[in-house]
Amino acid sequence: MTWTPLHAKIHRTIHYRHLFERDQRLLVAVSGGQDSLCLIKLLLDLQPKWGWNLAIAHCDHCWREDSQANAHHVQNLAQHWHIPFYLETAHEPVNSEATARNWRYHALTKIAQTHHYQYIITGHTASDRAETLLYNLIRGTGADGLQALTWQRPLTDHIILVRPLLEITRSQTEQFCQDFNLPIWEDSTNQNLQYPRNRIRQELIPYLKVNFHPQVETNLAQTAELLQAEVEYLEQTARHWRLEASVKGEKQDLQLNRQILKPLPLALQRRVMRQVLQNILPESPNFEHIEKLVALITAPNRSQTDPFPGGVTAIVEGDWICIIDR
Ligand SMILES: Nc1ncnc2c1ncn2[C@@H]1O[C@H](COP(=O)(O)OP(=O)(O)OP(=O)(O)O)[C@@H](O)[C@H]1O
Repeated sequence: MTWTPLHAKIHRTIHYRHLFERDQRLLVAVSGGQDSLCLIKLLLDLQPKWGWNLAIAHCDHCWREDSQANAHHVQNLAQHWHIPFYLETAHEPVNSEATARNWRYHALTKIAQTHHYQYIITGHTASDRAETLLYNLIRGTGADGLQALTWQRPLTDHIILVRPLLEITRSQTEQFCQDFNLPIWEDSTNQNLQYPRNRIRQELIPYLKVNFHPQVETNLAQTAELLQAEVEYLEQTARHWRLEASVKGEKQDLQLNRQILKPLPLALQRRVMRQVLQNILPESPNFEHIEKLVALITAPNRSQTDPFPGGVTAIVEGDWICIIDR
């Protein structure tokens, strides 16, 4: 086996970031594109050192005419490498990017649960990270959206999504596939400029590279990396203060102590309130929901919010904000 600088880099990344340990069962999500082919090849080559048990999962969204042929292509590769192959096929064609993604994570989780894999590994790269950062920036977001793809993300209590290629760019995965003669399956929908993601990839990033900075992808991915550590720190600190400030009132309603929350910086007040709402509301809280609750920290006694989704309301009673979940 040829040991390239990319092999060394991934080996180090997995080791120093504790992405997964030795002898684990790893389910690798392979679309057949250059990134996931590069990923599976690297993991196969590192397998003897780490003693992993590798398998390939593929999801057939049934949204392209060639999707079945794509699935066969990936299945043949798994056979060639003598590793298990698991396929999930959508019952109805999945026709938008967001639905495809949701269905895919659901399908991958199902495979992992059925076959006892704790880790699902995807081939997201630094280029994906840069594109996600730009995409979220354009739509408006805080540091959480700009951290754009984390190294690890829990999908259930027992299953973790891991993305080991976040420091490798798409041109590196392409070169790697060429060097090792890996048969890439070209996804025709990647060329479709109707999707904003594809326009960022095909038009915006090349423009920024030529006119602003040739390493723009790496630079943006580094920004995401810095923000990820900061978000993690802020979330932990907010969790600490949320627990400090909370007590369960009568009827199990939640009460928050305003004296504890008042001295905190606004960034933490917002995060505390977001965590509170995340635990209570049936949907993700938006900016406006969070601001309404933050305002109660300094509002006069008996101030009250309009109902949040699901009929939840909050009212000030002296030192306390009482969250009433009807
Ligand atoms: N059809 C598929 N079957 C299995 N895995 C897939 C499939 N499509 C994508 N993946 C996995 O997801 C990774 C990212 O793919 P891609 O960038 O096309 O998806 P995305 O929709 O941008 O994903 P995300 O929303 O998670 O960023 C791939 O490297 C691969 O590991």
